[in-house]
Amino acid sequence: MPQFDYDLFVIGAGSGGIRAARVAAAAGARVAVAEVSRVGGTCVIRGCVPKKMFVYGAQFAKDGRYRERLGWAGTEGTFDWQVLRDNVSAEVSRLEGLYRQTLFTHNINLFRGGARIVGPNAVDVAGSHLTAEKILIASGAKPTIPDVHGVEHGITSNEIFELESLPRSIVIIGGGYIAIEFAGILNSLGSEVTLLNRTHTILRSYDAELTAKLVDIYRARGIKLLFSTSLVGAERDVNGRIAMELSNGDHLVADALMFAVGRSPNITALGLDEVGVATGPNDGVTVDAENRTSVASIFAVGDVTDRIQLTPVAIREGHALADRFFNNRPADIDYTAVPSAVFSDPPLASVGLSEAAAKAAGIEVDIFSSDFRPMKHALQGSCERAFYKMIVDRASGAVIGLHLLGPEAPEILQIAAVAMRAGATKQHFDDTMALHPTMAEELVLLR
Ligand SMILES: Cc1cc2nc3c(=O)[nH]c(=O)nc-3n(C[C@H](O)[C@H](O)[C@H](O)COP(=O)(O)OP(=O)(O)OC[C@H]3O[C@@H](n4cnc5c(N)ncnc54)[C@H](O)[C@@H]3O)c2cc1C
Ligand SMILES: NC(=O)c1ccc[n+]([C@@H]2O[C@H](COP(=O)([O-])OP(=O)(O)OC[C@H]3O[C@@H](n4cnc5c(N)ncnc54)[C@H](O)[C@@H]3O)[C@@H](O)[C@H]2O)c1
Repeated sequence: MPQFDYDLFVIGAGSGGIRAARVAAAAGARVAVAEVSRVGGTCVIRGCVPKKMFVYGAQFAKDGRYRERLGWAGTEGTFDWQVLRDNVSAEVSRLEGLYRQTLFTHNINLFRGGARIVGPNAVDVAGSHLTAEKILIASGAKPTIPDVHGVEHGITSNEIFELESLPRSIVIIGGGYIAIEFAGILNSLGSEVTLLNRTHTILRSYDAELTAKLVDIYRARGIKLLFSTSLVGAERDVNGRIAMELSNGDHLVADALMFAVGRSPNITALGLDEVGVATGPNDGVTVDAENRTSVASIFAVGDVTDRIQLTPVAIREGHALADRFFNNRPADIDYTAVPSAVFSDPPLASVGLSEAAAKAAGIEVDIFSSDFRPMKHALQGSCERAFYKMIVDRASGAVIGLHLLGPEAPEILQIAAVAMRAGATKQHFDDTMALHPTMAEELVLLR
């Protein structure tokens, strides 16, 4: 008789949890998963996937504004938010079904409900007491809500995909990924967008030259960006709109208010204190290189560890954990040069060091850049420009940073990141024949 009900009990059927469960089960482990909400987690249900689909909707709206340049006079059409919302929602449900199917075909038991850890090898969920040799916390993160009066009038990225109509006007609090992505989407779809950030810039971890250009593009498109300003409080006015007071004494009125000020780990109901699982700043579960917590039989992956909150990172961690313990295949995860992108309009994509980070690290660098108008924009009559920047280690010639702002930047960067990881030098880029006419060819033509 096995000592425990399961070899692995996973808390959270999101990106990291599902991957760990599937790989462990495929290796023959007896696996169970608890999920309090929908199977798929943040990325599939209320994050990357629906967001990217709204980006496609917004892109169509924006391109449509140039239709007369392409010979399509007199075919304006009107936008119906509910049609886009419902089509996105149907696609999300289809994907959720596929994830549920994956659990089923791998004989993974799914428990619906919030799990609580009640011992080093024991979990309570939906009235069941279950034991497992290993417990994996993959419970993700939730939107942080600032401590100001009237927060109940605001929404977060969790609710934006469910709105009944496109807000005519919206104030977005924050200057990170979510704020910038939704400012672009909602502006293209026709909302009047005001973005409020308490610092003097946006997207702190990205190269400042590119974020400054994105700010200029957003302003030229009519998005209002207010910096070094925060929200003091909000209330509903007699017309049902939201009246807001700002730290600089100004007042704003809008139809919607959205908070996008970061995400904090989902640990509230997990019982971590009782069982002795240590957490760090912002409630992130502390783990070692094997993703083991301070309790030897309990592990954590993904956003709940509050390190790099990206889906591919959560998936890689979940996969590595299952490989290590159930396939006897230990593999370390390299967290350097993780590619990332902001699906703003235009998108921003980056890998490696920014110019400021390279200089702060004392590396002598050569900087190459290209500021160009994409051919598509020239045809459309748009003056929006793209900007690519390469950071090169002067001593070795190695490319140590790539930063792209422009259409399709994330698609181009994913492949360029492979070259960078393989140790490509600037000379390798120079020696590669251009593929014309593309935007990506700018990367091999930087001089
Ligand atoms: C709007 C938005 C857009 C994003 N866009 C991108 C993007 O473009 N690219 C990218 O790489 N990343 C993006 N992210 C981040 C990405 O979604 C997360 O990094 C990723 O989902 C983390 O995976 P995870 O497995 O750690 O947690 P999650 O996917 O969040 O899964 C955690 C699961 O645990 C469940 N859970 C929590 N507590 C319990 C409990 N006690 N018992 C049972 N179940 C529980 C939750 O319901 C959830 O389903 C985005 C996030 C948001 C919010
Ligand atoms: N494209 C992507 O990969 C993508 C997209 C969305 C989200 N994500 C992930 O989700 C995480 C959360 O996204 P996010 O945009 O909420 O957070 P973020 O960490 O990207 O940005 C938070 C922003 O809120 C501001 N802020 C923090 N506290 C504030 C307060 N009290 N008042 C006003 N402003 C405040 C910060 O200055 C910062 O600009 C991201 O860090 C990212 O890892 C990734």
